[in-house]
Amino acid sequence: MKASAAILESTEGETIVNNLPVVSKLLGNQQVVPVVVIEDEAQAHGLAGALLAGGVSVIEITLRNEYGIKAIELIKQSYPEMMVLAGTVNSAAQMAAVVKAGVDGVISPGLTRKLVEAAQELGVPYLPGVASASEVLLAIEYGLTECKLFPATVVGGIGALKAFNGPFPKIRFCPTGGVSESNYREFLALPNVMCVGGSWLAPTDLVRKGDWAAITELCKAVTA
Ligand SMILES: O=C(O)C(=O)C[C@H](O)[C@H](O)COP(=O)(O)O
Repeated sequence: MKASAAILESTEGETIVNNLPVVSKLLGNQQVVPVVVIEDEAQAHGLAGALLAGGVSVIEITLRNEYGIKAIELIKQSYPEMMVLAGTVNSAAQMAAVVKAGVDGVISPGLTRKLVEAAQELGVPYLPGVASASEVLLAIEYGLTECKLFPATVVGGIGALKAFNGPFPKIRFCPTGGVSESNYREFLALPNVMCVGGSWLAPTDLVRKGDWAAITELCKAVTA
């Protein structure tokens, strides 16, 4: 944990230390994070297998449905090579639950004081969503160096990220929301983008149909 501590200097010259391991360290060289909704055990196994077969070993399992936490537990236990992130974590209680389920890192669509403080208390790598300069400043006040930009294409996309790089050169982003097969390379080419997230690698219709071969092909297109 110590090695990955992020140290930032605020505008007053005070040093802020955040001892949380950063999410980018968990990703290794994975730059595309599939955002998924899993509804049952069969989908959990099928999807994990399909992603791994396509060279993708990270997954953001959203808590958009009841099964989310069970899916996290199951994939953590059955696929140790998979880096499992919890998404749509919207409360401190949900954060505690996903940590108990064994998750490697936590992502939320927005940033609140309660959420950052919960992550710091639990010692879990945390990627909060931001959509404005004020929210980036709040992240900096907590010593964070990495944020999700959400909903990325709605809040300015490439232009917003270029603009943020002026005042916030030490902050790295994971744009998510509107990122797709057709634009993800443009996002990844920006110096302050560490990874992108999106649902296009595992669309709900393919997951429901159990078309694992099609999902593997979508993954291969980004890992090739
Ligand atoms: O559920 C969450 O916690 C979210 O933050 C939302 C997702 O990250 C985006 O909805 C993915 O966006 P698309 O790739 O455009 O489908």
